[in-house]
Amino acid sequence: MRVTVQDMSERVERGGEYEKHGGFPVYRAVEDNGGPDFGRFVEGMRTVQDLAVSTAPPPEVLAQAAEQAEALAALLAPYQVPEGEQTGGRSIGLPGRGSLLMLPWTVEKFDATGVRSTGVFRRFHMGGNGAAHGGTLPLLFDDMFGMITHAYGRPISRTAYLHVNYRKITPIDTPLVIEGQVDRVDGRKTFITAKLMDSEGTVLADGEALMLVLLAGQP
Ligand SMILES: CCCCC/C=C\C/C=C\C/C=C\C/C=C\CCCC(=O)SCCNC(=O)CCNC(=O)[C@H](O)C(C)(C)COP(=O)(O)OP(=O)(O)OC[C@H]1O[C@@H](n2cnc3c(N)ncnc32)[C@H](O)[C@@H]1OP(=O)(O)O
Repeated sequence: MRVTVQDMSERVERGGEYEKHGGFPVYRAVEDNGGPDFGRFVEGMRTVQDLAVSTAPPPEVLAQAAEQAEALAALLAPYQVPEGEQTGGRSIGLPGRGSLLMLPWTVEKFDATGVRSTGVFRRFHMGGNGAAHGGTLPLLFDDMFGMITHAYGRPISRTAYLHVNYRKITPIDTPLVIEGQVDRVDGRKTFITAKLMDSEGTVLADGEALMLVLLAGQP
């Protein structure tokens, strides 16, 4: 089942309580996932990232690529906005919410019983010998833990610790799934676990985290 914009943004705005937790701005989802060309733009950028780490162009091609990269940066530079107003990261119907930092995964389940997301690690995420870079897994888990916290209805929280067990090699360009849920709540503390699996259900990595609800004024 595909998660709607309303599902996620209602959690953030629930009861207005979120305004009071920490110094965090309230993030609102972008209604239309940034419009018809935003998803296309982000996917194009990801493909460029994949190619930037997997090609060895001759000097004349590199000179053209550098010029085009500089031209693209100059095109976008006048449109910088403060945190919370940018399109990327708030387009929750897009893979990775349209953020180039996040893994481009798609949330399929988002409720109090847990969150499930599917996707692939791309060439851009490769560490060595066809395996995802070890640092990209905690990124995926941390984002999951954040979403699980929200889906459970907990106020804005930060990761106090995050532990990942690498059980098997995580291959790139292979459809995978990550699932997790809140295991236990103790005051400000939310304990969460999640598992990254292949299409046959083999666990490639599992993780656990402590998320702490921010106190008023905490950054
Ligand atoms: C963008 C969306 C647009 C709209 C779409 C809508 C919805 C989107 C939905 C979801 C959004 C999705 C994802 C969100 C994504 C990601 C979330 C990621 C979150 C992060 O990625 S955030 C960055 C990394 N994170 C930090 O940058 C934290 C730095 N840090 C601190 O800010 C402090 O450290 C803090 C505040 C954590 C705690 O500080 P503090 O002073 O308030 O609390 P204190 O230390 O007193 O601890 C209280 C009790 O926790 C115990 N405790 C503490 N730490 C522990 C540890 N490590 N291990 C074991 N126990 C621990 C103590 O022992 C004590 O326990 P006790 O009470 O029993 O004595």
